[in-house]
Order: sequence, then C-alpha cells, then structure tokens
Amino acid sequence: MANQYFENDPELDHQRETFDFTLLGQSLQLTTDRGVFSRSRVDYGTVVLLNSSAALLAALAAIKPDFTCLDLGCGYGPVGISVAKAYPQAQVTMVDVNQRALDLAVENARVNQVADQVTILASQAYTALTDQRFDLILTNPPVRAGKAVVRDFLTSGQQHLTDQGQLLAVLQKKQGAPSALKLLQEKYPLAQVRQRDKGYYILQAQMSW
Ligand SMILES: C[S@@+](CC[C@H](N)C(=O)[O-])C[C@H]1O[C@@H](n2cnc3c(N)ncnc32)[C@H](O)[C@@H]1O
Repeated sequence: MANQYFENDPELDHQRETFDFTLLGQSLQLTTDRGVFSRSRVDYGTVVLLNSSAALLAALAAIKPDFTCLDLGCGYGPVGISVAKAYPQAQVTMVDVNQRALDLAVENARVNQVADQVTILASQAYTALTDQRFDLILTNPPVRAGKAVVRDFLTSGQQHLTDQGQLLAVLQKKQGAPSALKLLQEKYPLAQVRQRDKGYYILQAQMSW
C-alpha cells in the first residue's frame, strides 16, 4: 500500500520540489518532498483556512502583538511560516508526527527567515505541549489518519487555549465537517461555522469571549 502522508518512512525516495506561494500577503518559498501532505502545491483547504483567519489574526495582533499560535499538524509549514512572516512579533509553535515534514518545516522556516520565531516539534497531536496554551490554534487536520485523531485535534484544544483563545479548523463537508461542528458544539461553549467555501468549512471554537 502507498505510504500515507502521516507515516514516517525514512526509506522513501526523495523527490524535492520548490515553489513560490503567497499566503497572508507573504510571498513564501516552500520546499516539499514525497511522503508529505499536498506536496505539489499548498492545499486549497489550507488557503481557505488562512484567508478566513486573516481578519482574526489582524485583530489579535492589534491587541496582543506577541500572540501565540499553534500550527497543529504543520506538514512542511505553510500555516505557521506564513503567520510568523506576517506577524513578526508572534510566537509560533508547529507540530507534526511526520519527521520528513518536520525537517522540511525547519528548512522552510529558515529560508523564509522566521526560524527565530518558530518552535518546531515532533508531537502526536498536543502530547508534547503539556500545559502550553495558545491564543490561536490553526489546523488542517489529517482526515486520513482516522476519526480518533481528528477528534483529538479538535477536542483537546480546550486544554491548550488561552482564556479568549480560538481554534480554527478546515474540513470538507464530505469529510465530516457537519459532525465535527456538532462535536465542537458539545465540547466548547462557543462553536460555529466561520466560513464556507466550495465544500470547505472553517470551524471556529472558543471557551469564552
Ligand atoms: C492535512 S495535513 C496539513 C499539513 C499542513 N498544515 C498543510 O496545511 O499543508 C495534516 C498533517 O497532520 C499530520 N499528522 C497526522 N497525524 C498526526 C498526529 N497524530 N499528530 C500530529 N500531526 C499529525 C500529518 O503528518 C500532516 O502533516
């Protein structure tokens, strides 16, 4: 069976590609490889997630320039690196289970000159983050890793948000966005669909206003 993008396989051949992509108004140079998610271009869901987060990020930076952001399941880094580049005072943590993706994220952070602003860690969902809390958690969750992993990504955010922190997740309708919304509504006092775009839902959850 073909390797999944969330599996570690150091034996997998390399096929590196480098492309330019603009996210959050920042022109980025991104290198990808075989064995990582969406290696030919930045995933459309990721683009929708970042576009939908733009106003929230700007509002957050206006009141707290040194806000903290978690890129959960960072892959080669388009989310965390664009947030760090757009907001030079923000502190961004990026986690993933795929070591090849993490290595690319380190390289991409360096090439895009945000290495000092980002912390990149191997972590199964939130496990390496113990008691850390974030003003914003952004995630394009690994649907192919199964419902239990997606559920953990969405629900365990509760323990990792600051008082007014928010979690934003992108999911397609056909990948269970409506049931993910119900789950968020059970677990968080506030949860809603922030945006819909071509079958992609941006789900937003927070513990308090
Ligand atoms: C849909 S991809 C998104 C990647 C990247 N954020 C992007 O937008 O291109 C989901 C990522 O979650 C990672 N992942 C899978 N299971 C995980 C887990 N249990 N904990 C942390 N990351 C995981 C995968 O390796 C993959 O990089």
